[in-house]
Amino acid sequence: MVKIAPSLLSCDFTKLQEEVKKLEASGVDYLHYDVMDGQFVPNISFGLPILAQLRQITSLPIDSHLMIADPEVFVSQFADAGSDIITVHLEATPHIHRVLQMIRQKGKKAGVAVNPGTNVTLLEPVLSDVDLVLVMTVNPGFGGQSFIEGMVDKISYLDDYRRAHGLTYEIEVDGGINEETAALCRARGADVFVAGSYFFKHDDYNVPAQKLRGE
Ligand SMILES: O=C(CO)[C@H](O)[C@H](O)COP(=O)(O)O
Ligand SMILES: [Fe+2]
Repeated sequence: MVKIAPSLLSCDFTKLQEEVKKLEASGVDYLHYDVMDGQFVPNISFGLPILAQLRQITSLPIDSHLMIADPEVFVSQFADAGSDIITVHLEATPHIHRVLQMIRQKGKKAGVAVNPGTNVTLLEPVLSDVDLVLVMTVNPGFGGQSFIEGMVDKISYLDDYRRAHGLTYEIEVDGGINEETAALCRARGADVFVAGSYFFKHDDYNVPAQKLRGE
């Protein structure tokens, strides 16, 4: 059974509580929370104070995607503010192993993300230390971009690797996910589907949730 993680970047923030209640009712699995710092990516989104308020209004797992430089400086605060999963970019730090350890020491699930231009085999030294691998299927920084199809080979590599090594990390895809691109990723072994613009263009959130699951 695959998991659905709507990206709050595309929700209506003037009605955040209403949006969260609708998402809960649609049976989604995670709330994907995109943090952008204007340095690692050329955009700024939201950070710790809004995360702490979101934590107060939902018990759904919060999947924080940190698109920030030097995440080691902030992971502890993102854990304390209420994240359940914290994903950091391989490209954002020279200390990826240390950052992943810090996340687990805080009792949170540790995720590692790779940009489209990064070779997925570079993750190999940390694959036994993560709970989730995030394959970016667009260049990070903005919602509403087009899926980069060649990224699906990374999913196959990660699926083969975990089977060969008895690992259980989840494979998450993020960027340009809709019912067609989700089907391509499902066929390669992806487990968690982040969707922003596609998901929130629907009035009834049951519809994208079911379509992304392939139902
Ligand atoms: O990490 C992200 C952007 O960097 C977002 O999660 C992603 O872009 C979701 O938006 P969409 O589904 O519209 O592509
Ligand atoms: Fe994201």
